[in-house]
Amino acid sequence: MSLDLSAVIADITATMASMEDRGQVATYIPELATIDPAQFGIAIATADGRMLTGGDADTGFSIQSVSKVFALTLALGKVGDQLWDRVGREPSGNAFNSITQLEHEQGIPRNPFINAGAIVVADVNLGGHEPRVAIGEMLRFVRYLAGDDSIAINEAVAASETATGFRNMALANYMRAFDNVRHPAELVLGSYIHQCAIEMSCRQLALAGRYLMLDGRHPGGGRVISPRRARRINALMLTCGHYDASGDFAFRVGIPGKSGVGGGILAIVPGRAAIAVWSPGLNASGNSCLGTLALEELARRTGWSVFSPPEDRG
Ligand SMILES: NC(=O)CC[C@H](N)C(=O)O
Repeated sequence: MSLDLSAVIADITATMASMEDRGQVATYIPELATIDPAQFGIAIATADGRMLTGGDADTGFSIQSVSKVFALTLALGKVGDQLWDRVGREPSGNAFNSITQLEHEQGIPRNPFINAGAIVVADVNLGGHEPRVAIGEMLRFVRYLAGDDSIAINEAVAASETATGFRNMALANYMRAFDNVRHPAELVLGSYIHQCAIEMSCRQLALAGRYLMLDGRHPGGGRVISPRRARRINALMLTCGHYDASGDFAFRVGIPGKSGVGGGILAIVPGRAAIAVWSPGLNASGNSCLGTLALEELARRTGWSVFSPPEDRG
């Protein structure tokens, strides 16, 4: 029997609407604390070109750390595998904003998806330019990926994080002491914070993620990255995309995913689908509570998993 994806989405959206435990919205970025936790959205872009949505799929939210996937893609385009001299590829087992490992590991962050790693990636993407140049490049890149020029930065969120981002400033300065951040910390952070403050809806985020389900191809034609690079980014999303809960996410959901403290998650089923879910309430590890639950249910109902034989995937 063929999979009725619309019915699955409708069921999941209804289940999520009835959930009482929705987690806590992030408060350390004051602007994010104002978001209504009652919201939930889901969008699925399929490899055969369909788009299916449920709930608040067209409401914009702060993509936050989901932007680390796009930033990594850009940085690899600039410096290729040399990036791996400055950033590792191992799960950290620590919180997203942890500083502790840097002291013992010579200022080399464990992976590009924790804050320290993403700050090094932002340093690479800055490439001697003003932050506004790097920010403009990032914005153009996500607009091209999603095919949507209306995607923009939420300046209030950026200002809010700029005013309170002491920890990230500490991470940047600490890595500068190891010469693993090469530009002044304020410039790197200016770029990083604006990249995190990009606002997108689930629909836009799922569209932007299509290149990762298509082995690096842009659905509109041409190539964004090579198949090898797309597979590697997916591998990093699976192993490191949810901070110290990455193992739990892989266990429960079984597909690559990257979360952000805005409550969004981009998840990729290679060859099948790019999925975006959003619900602002977070669990203790800083990942969307309902977003994770919805993806777990979606994977169960569809058979989507990077570990299942292809013939068993709906
Ligand atoms: N986990 C996240 O989404 C963190 C991103 C946020 N901008 C920060 O640096 O704290």
